[in-house]
This record gives sequence, C-alpha cells and structure tokens, in this order.
Amino acid sequence: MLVSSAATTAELRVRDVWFAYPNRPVLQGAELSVRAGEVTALRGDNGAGKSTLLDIVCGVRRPHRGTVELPGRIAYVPQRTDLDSRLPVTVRDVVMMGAWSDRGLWRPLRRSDRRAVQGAMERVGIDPLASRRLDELSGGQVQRTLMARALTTGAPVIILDEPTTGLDSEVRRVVADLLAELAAEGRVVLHATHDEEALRASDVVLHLAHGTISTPQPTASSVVE
Ligand SMILES: Nc1ncnc2c1ncn2[C@@H]1O[C@H](COP(=O)(O)OP(=O)(O)OP(=O)(O)O)[C@@H](O)[C@H]1O
Repeated sequence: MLVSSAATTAELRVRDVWFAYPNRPVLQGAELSVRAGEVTALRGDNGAGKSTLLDIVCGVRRPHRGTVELPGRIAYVPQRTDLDSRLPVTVRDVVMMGAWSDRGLWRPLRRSDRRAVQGAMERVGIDPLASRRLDELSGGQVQRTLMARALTTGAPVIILDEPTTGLDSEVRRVVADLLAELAAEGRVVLHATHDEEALRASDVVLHLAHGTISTPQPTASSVVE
C-alpha cells in the first residue's frame, strides 16, 4: 500500500517498498531517506530498478507493498531518451509546463508565472533558445530545458533520472553545479546516475542491488580530511 503524505521533516522516505513486473521481481524491501540540503545519488547496474524506484517515488507506479513519504510537491526530470523530441513544442512551451503543474493545465499564466519561466531559463542559460523547437536542440540543451521546467515548478523535491548521461563534461558540470545549488537552497535532490563524476559530486551515494538499497557510501565531498 502506498501512503503518500507530508512528512514532518524535510526528508523523502521510502520504507519497505516491493515491486515486480510480470515474472520479474525488481524491488524487494527497498528503503531510503533523502535529506533536504544534500545531493543524493542512486547508483546501480543497468536493470537494477533505479528508474522503477523513481517512478514509485513520483507516484507514476504503485508499489505492491511499502510507503513513500514526501515533504512536498515533486518536480521530476525524466531521462532525455524518454522524450519524443519530435513534438512540435518550443523550449518556452516545455518550461511553461512547469508553471502549469502548479497553476492547473491550460489556465492562463500570471505575470509571476511568466517571470518564473523566464528566470528558470536564464538560470540554466537557455533563454536565448526560448523560441527554438525541441527537435532543434542538442542533448545538453534539452537537458537544460528539462531542468528549467523543474525549476519553474518551485517544488521542494527534485527527482532526476540520469541527468548527465551522454552529455559532454562542460554540461555535466553545469548540471552538477545546479544540483548542488538546489540542495543548498534546502531542496531534496535525488538523482539516478552511472556517471562517476556526478557520483563524486554528490553528498550521499545509495546503491541499489538485488532489490534493496545498501548503506550510504562516503563520497569525496563528504569525506573530511
Ligand atoms: N514496463 C516494464 N515491463 C517489464 N519489465 C520492465 C519494465 N520496465 C523495466 N522493466 C525491467 O525491470 C528491471 C528494472 O528496470 P529499470 O529501468 O527500473 O532499471 P534501471 O536501474 O533504471 O536500469 P538502467 O540503468 O539501465 O536505466 C529491468 O530488468 C527491466 O528490464
């Protein structure tokens, strides 16, 4: 059973979550806590169940058993490969979807919503591309667009699925810096990744294997000399 409710502290908690696709157990009692103010990475082999777990946290899938507690609304940044980039939408359209998530679909945006959209595009450096269509962008530009959409929601919880995969080192650094900034602002930041650089830049690394999550490993940024 999924109980999704506001937790009393700024922490995302997953407790004893079990999930299987037909004939394929994936999560078997997975547990994790993600504190606000820290960048938390979820690592694991291909097929370990990272995306499935993120789907459950975001409410896209229901676990067969277990609970998810959230300190507030979630902004989800999917894998770029999950997007149909042929959709005839511009960068600004995509970022505006973040404002609609709060305002309600198709309701007119307020001046403050438009300012949030513009501010988010400027923050990730895609404002010069606002009128460009998604299918005219590089992978890094699409990733920045998705991050701007998440920023526009103002959500206190940001979940990202492999945000740096396939990007060059400059954009990977931009993404890592932005995650650190979002955490420093007091948000809960959880990202699934295989990227060693992104793992090193994270404050906490959780390892998903055999359906469960092992104790956090210290990372370079959390080790005090
Ligand atoms: N819709 C689905 N139906 C059936 N099986 C699925 C489905 N989605 C994923 N799986 C399987 O569930 C397992 C976990 O998949 P998931 O995508 O969650 O892993 P992952 O850790 O995110 O992998 P990757 O690192 O390759 O993205 C895999 O064995 C995958 O083949």
